[in-house]
Amino acid sequence: MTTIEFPKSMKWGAATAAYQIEGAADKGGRAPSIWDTFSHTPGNVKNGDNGDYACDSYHKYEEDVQLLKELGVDVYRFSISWPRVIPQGKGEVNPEGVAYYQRLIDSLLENGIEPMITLYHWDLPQTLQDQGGWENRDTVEAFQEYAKAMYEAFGDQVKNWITINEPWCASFLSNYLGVHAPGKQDLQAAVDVAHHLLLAHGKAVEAFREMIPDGEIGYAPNADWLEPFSSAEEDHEACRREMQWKVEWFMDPVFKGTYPDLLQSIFADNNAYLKVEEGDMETISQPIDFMGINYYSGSIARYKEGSGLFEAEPIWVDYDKTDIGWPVYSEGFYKLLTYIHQQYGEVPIYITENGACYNHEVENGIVNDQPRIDYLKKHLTALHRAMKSGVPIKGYILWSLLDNFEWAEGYSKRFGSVHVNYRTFERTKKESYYWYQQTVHNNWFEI
Ligand SMILES: N=NNCCOCCOc1ccc(-c2cn(C[C@@H]3NC[C@@H](O)[C@H]3O)nn2)cc1
Repeated sequence: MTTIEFPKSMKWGAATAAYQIEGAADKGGRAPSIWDTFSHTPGNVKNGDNGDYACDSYHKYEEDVQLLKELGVDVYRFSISWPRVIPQGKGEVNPEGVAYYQRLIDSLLENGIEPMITLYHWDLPQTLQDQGGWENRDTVEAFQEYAKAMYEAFGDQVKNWITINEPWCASFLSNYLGVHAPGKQDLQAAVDVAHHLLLAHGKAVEAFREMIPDGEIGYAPNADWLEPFSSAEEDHEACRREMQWKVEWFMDPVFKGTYPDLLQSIFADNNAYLKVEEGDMETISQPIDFMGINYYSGSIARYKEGSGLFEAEPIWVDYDKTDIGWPVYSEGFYKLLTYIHQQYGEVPIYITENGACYNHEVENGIVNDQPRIDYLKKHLTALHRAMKSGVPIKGYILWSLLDNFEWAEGYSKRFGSVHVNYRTFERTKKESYYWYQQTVHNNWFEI
């Protein structure tokens, strides 16, 4: 057998997000988010699912912490529900909301687990959406005030923070493709939202430096990998355009202080224009302590006229797909990480999300999700290759601890290492939970 062994410094974790697991949507003073509105609008989410109850982690968080403790992870990445702690989006802080996260943080620390907080994981307070949401530049200031309130509440106990999760999803998937909340299909709106999310990231970092000087902060952009179908220039160009959209558009501003030129001209050709004000790029590009990378899949793609804004058509024949239809492409993970290292230098990287959708159910008390174990072996091997190639990886955080509300797919898609019965909220550790537990404990695994 071949062993893949990680350095002793490697941090292992698991991740979730508020709207996907908490439930208690109208409890404890929480007000609606854009995802409450979007999921309660017929046709937006598969099977009409919503986050009203989810995994009921609002009430069952102690059980979840025990699952994390038994898993043996160093870090638990979770998000704070902005409308739970500041129901109107700005102004009054809801003490019941803060108290819930205080109980969770205390329980994590008592069990020797480091909290890693994501400030924005897509659940914008609906009241702010009613005032224009992220299209409205005023929301940037509201976000900074929210961040400051959370730093004030938890900064003495929590030293690892993430500002924005997957800004590509929160801007283009949500305001151009219309697949996620608020479900708009307006390229200019998406370009505005993307810029304001990056600005909000910068403002949160500025406040962090003042309020938690001994902490570390980063953000967690999406990261796909697109491999040209052939050596034909048109295939390379099509992949370049889509990679700029999904990767560089959110990394160049933070690490280079500029937006990619090619994409700016494509947007302009489609009547969508960047509105950058004096000082914005300096705010966005101030130094951060780590870059989060969320990688699930990638594809080989070729040029095909008319296939979307970037004319890159995914062609997938060689590899398996997961139960959400995404190719299992661990080579893409290695290529992406070495590409990012080559583009952005020695920025420390946490893999803040990696995992797979497989919808195995409980049979005689067991969930045999061997395909998820195979996926993890392939991707952790790819991660090891990248580390051996000099990519500065700080840690790996599995998506996800629990099966949960997978956005527009609702509860039909399971990403958890723990199965959740959405009627009884019973948790059942899957075979992948035990495999990951062993890998975390040993810091190595065999392939
Ligand atoms: N590219 N063009 N697409 C054209 C049409 O797309 C249709 C759908 O697209 C997408 C693209 C990306 C995603 C996605 C989901 N996750 C998983 C979550 N990450 C954060 C955490 O909350 C996890 O649940 N990450 N990314 C979903 C849908």
